Amino acid sequence: MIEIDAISKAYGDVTVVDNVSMTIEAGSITVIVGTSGSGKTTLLRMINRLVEPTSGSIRIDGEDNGAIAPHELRRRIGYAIQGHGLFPHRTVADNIATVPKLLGWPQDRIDARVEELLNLFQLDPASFGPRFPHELSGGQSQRVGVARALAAEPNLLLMDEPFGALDPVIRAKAQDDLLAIQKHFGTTIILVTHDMEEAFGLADRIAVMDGGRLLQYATPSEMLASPATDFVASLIGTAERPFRLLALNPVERAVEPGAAEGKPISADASQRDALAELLWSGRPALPVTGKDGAVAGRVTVDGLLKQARPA
Ligand SMILES: Nc1ncnc2c1ncn2[C@@H]1O[C@H](COP(=O)(O)OP(=O)(O)OP(=O)(O)O)[C@@H](O)[C@H]1O
Repeated sequence: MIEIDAISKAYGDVTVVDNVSMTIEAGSITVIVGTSGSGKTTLLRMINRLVEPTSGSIRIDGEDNGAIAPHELRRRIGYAIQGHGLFPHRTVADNIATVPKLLGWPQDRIDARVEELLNLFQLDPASFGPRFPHELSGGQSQRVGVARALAAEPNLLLMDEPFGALDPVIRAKAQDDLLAIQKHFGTTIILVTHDMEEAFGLADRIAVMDGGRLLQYATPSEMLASPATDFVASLIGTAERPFRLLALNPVERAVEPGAAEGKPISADASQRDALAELLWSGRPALPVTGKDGAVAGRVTVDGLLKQARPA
């Protein structure tokens, strides 16, 4: 658990993070959004002490981070940034091995970990391990950057616009990878982004910053139902609200009894995908299949319209 308590940062007379308090549950994904210059990166960097706060404190699993040496914190906490920051003269394998080596892991454990991560990110270890960063595509470098941040099995991963430079297809894939990894390792992730779609797609809780202040810290559905200020509402995008709500919930929650014609949709799919399919195919209802593949009922346009409103 990360407890941020009344943290502030000032440069001269300018306060860029202003009295922010928030508690981040272990094993959750928190996404920080806000306008440019609102203090998101500064807040993130105070957690691993790349920036020292002017006042306030941060506790990581009960331990004040001010009492932990910065180099020690950076070994414990994964950090992935836009542009990935790979060491150009080290191979992919050596880049990923950076922190485990600093921690003095035995070589066979390091090799096994590098191979595990490359496989996890769908980069063939034999082909990619020996390459240098300039021999990778942008998307591959990005994945290596995240793999490196995860190498020493950190409980906490800080990510600053990690997918900012990726094209939409690779970005969606990278987001899926991240969710899979988070599930696999139970990592606590704090991620900064400008992309609200990404925020709603990944977050257990979203933190909205403006002018150094934390305007709202809530689950995506709470934020959609009751944005704290007009600024939060405009950031979410008024016209996007029903679609974001549908995207948050699985078809499973909108299943009705009865039959329907044509290709079924999985109960795990999002309600937004179901609505898109209904609109696109001009059908009034889709059959829904459960985990066992058997038809569990149907989902209808009318049923989904009811779901696209706050409870
Ligand atoms: N070392 C520094 N000295 C002076 N001002 C700084 C310093 N670092 C950041 N700032 C200022 O602090 C404010 C917040 O910066 P920060 O990088 O945290 O914002 P951000 O929300 O991450 O912005 P962006 O979305 O553009 O990346 C900005 O106005 C920035 O100019």
